[in-house]
Order: sequence, then C-alpha cells, then structure tokens
Amino acid sequence: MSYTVPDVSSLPALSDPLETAKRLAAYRAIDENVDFKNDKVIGIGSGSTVVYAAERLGQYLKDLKYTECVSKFICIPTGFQSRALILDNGLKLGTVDNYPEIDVAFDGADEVDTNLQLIKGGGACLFQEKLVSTSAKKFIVIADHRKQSPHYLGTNWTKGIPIEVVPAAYVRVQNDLKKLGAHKIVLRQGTPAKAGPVVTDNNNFLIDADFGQLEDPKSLYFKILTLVGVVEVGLFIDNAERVYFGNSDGSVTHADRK
Ligand SMILES: O=C[C@H](O)[C@H](O)[C@H](O)COP(=O)(O)O
Repeated sequence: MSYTVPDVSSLPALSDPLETAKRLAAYRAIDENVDFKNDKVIGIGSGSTVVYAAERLGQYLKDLKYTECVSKFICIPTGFQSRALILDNGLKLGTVDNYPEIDVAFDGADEVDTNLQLIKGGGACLFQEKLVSTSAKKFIVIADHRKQSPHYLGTNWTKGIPIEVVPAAYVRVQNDLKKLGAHKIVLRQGTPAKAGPVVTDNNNFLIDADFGQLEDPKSLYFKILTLVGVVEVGLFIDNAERVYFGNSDGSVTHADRK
C-alpha cells in the first residue's frame, strides 16, 4: 500500500505532552515553509525539537507524491547529531562549502523574546547553527511553549548565554566577561558523561555567562563577539523570520519578525 504523509490533526498524542507539542510545532513548520516545487537546499538544526522536522521531511520522502522532489533536496546539518538525523531519515547530505545558499533552515531555540531574538546553544551547538541559519533565505524556529519569553531573554533561560571559545583563551574570555558585567560564568562541564569540559563539534569549549535579563541583546552580542578567543555567541539577533510554538493544549501558534 502506498504511503501518505499523516495529517497533523489526526496524529495520536505522544506519551509526553511536551514531545507532542514539539512535534506539532515542527510538523507545522515543515508543512508551511518548505516549497516542494522550488526549494533545493534545506538547513536542519540541532536539539530535541528539530528531530521532528527531519522526521517530517522523511515522511514526505516516502510519499510518492513528493518523493521525486524531496529526494533531490540537499540537507545541510549544523553538527554531528544533525548529520545523523539527515541520514537516518534517508535525506541527502550536503555542506555549506558546497551549498552556501540555503533556501530555508529549521532549528530549535532555548528562549525566544518578543522581538524573535534567540538564545541558542543549550545543547552545545551554536557556531554551525549560526553558519547555517545566517546562510538561509528563511530561518524558521520551532519550540515548545516553555521557550517563549514573556519579554526579555534571560527570563526563562537562566543558565546563561552559551559562548563558544577557543580552548587556549577560555580563562581570558572568562575574565573579560566578568568585566562586561556577567554575574555568573561557568565553563560547561561534560560530567557525569565526561570528566572535564564539554568539547563542541568544532573542538572548542563552551562558557555559559549569565547577564540576567537582556534588555538590549544586540549590543551585548557585539560586545561579547569582539572578545579575543570568542568563536560565536548563542544570541541569534535579527535572524529568525518566524517561530512556531507548540502549546500544552495541543495548539500551535506562531510569531513573525516585525
Ligand atoms: O545547542 C543546541 C541548540 O541551539 C538547540 O537548537 C537548542 O538548545 C534547543 O534545543 P531543544 O529543541 O532540544 O530544546
């Protein structure tokens, strides 16, 4: 029997309501933002929410109405996990080197403010995520309701801004972050899974720097980015075009950049 992409409204709920919310947001985002006729290159981000975006693309691939176009899509990953998601769903893998212009990219977020500025990097991916999201004509974010900030970044996500740094510079960057006004600065540890610091997909370290609530994330972003040793900052400024939130009542809402 031939396979048909399941209708979002007919999906049975998952055992964890949060996973149901993430899946709904991701499926809706793919359904409404992939142009199956014209898109060629798709960015696939990292984290637990984007798993469902790759899954949805995999469903389209199996549906004979879409197989021909989806099998031609080149999917650009944002790290190791993301690469595996692409391959596991039978999708074609590419790199930003080969495909520097991405039609649409999908990714999760740790917090989204009312202007669609984002904190990302809670799962230790951020440099390649930024490379992909800023190479995309359209960057679409998918998240569950916990990520929607009532106003400022730093309200819901209180672990600090993730900052990827060159290992040789981590002490210097920590000192410089203190001078910039960070209240709490932590070199992210891999324990209990790994003794010692988390090492990113780019062989760097991660610092989480808590600056409290961010009234002006853009200016802080540029201040941190110019510190010697900083590779990239987990503040995604003026980047997301639309964010889909999966809500606890099973609805999906979205917000657009003004
Ligand atoms: O480093 C991780 C990425 O920025 C993720 O996209 C972010 O942490 C959101 O992840 P999740 O969808 O698991 O909440």
